[in-house]
Amino acid sequence: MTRHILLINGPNLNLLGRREPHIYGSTTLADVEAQAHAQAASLDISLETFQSNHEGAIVDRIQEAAGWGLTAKSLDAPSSAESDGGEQSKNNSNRPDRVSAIVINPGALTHTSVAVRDALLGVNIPFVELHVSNVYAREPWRKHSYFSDKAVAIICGMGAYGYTAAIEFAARHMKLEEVD
Ligand SMILES: O=C1C[C@@](O)(C(=O)O)C[C@@H](O)[C@@H]1O
Repeated sequence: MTRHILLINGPNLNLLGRREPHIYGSTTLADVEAQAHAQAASLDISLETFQSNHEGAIVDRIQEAAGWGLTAKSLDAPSSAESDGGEQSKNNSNRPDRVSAIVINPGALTHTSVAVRDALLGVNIPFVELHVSNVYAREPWRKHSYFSDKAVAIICGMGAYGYTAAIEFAARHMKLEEVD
């Protein structure tokens, strides 16, 4: 039995390390994800990472994390195995049916996205909200989050170390469903 954690990064976090380094530091997303995979292995959990600049893609990925996510379109279309020679199903073959916890840095969607909030609530998977910067020490509108009142924990202002702290917390302190 394994516990599965999904790490999601929202818009512009693909630019970590290059983007406003005085705010977000010099660690790249590739560094963050490599470190997260090494950490997960040492904690004996499985970890998947996902980054998108698109709100709808993040909603889709959260639905998939619950083993759902069939859209009206995909119900009509031939199965991915038929339509893409099995490529999609091959890529997904190591995916658990259900993720036990989500660590999410929603980026700017923190302050705008009812859709991502609703997706997280809809799948009922516990999540940790994470921000690299201290959003409370920045523009006043960054203080409002569509996620904080539903998050199990919130981490902000720890820089890239926040990802390590969030995964550690999720793995050791959240009661994670074991799935296989
Ligand atoms: O894109 C981001 C990154 C951020 O989530 C952070 O990690 O500090 C903070 C958000 O306000 C901002 O829009």
